[in-house]
Amino acid sequence: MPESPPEEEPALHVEGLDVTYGRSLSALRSVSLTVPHGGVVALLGANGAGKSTLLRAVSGTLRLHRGTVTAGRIRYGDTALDGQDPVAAVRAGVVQVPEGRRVFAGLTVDENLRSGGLGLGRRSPALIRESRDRVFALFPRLAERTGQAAGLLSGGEQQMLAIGRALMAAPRLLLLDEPSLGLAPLMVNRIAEVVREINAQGTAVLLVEQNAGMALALARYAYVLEVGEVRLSGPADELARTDAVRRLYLGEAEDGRGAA
Ligand SMILES: Nc1ncnc2c1ncn2[C@@H]1O[C@H](COP(=O)(O)OP(=O)(O)OP(=O)(O)O)[C@@H](O)[C@H]1O
Repeated sequence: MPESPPEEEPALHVEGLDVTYGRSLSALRSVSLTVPHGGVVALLGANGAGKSTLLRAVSGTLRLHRGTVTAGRIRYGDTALDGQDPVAAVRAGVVQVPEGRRVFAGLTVDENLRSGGLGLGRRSPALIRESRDRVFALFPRLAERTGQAAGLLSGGEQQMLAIGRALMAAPRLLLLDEPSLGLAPLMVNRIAEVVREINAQGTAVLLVEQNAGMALALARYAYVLEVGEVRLSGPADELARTDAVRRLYLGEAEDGRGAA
């Protein structure tokens, strides 16, 4: 199976990445991954496989979790993101939506959205308005609730707000960590539509999901992490047909039937 998507000029290049937490917990070993310009790439794996760790390394937030890149390189276009600086990543166009819909519960929807553009330094009010209009077009429910405290929104609305806040920084690559986690099926479908729309507007997406069916339907290319290493990679439709992925991640029995 090829190591990287055989597509356009790659935008994100992770090569031979090793990450440890604290003094010795090895979370990633020799991980290489590519996300092409404007592509959607899925990253699958069980709990603890290292998916969030990879996103944190790319977005420069690893240090906040006491993690360290001990080997390897991360490049986004011509920018090296090895320095683990979240502001540098945002300036380069790479923004992460962390797992768990971390919105500022005491701030309003509008204040949460405004906080999303802060890493970009002084932006013109017109640019902020433009970004906000784009977020409201994507999430009309947020437009109806601009003055409401984020903590009072439903889980799905909070996830929309977390994604909307990231979009305020006008990312070229969005790192999405388990956006469907804990949401009702209707809302999961809405999140899938939103990922499609964001991508159609030209933003590449690296999508971490436990919902492998959703992720493989959205992505053109996918990687499977197992205990800190890339175990499988390939075009999403091909991976979805492999026995291991069907059994372990799509909940199908050995004979191809869906799990009870
Ligand atoms: N802040 C941390 N300090 C120490 N160890 C950590 C920390 N964060 C993650 N780990 C460990 O690193 C490994 C990879 O965790 P990570 O959260 O990246 O996995 P994951 O695939 O995202 O899983 P999940 O779906 O449960 O979030 C696990 O062994 C985890 O216990």
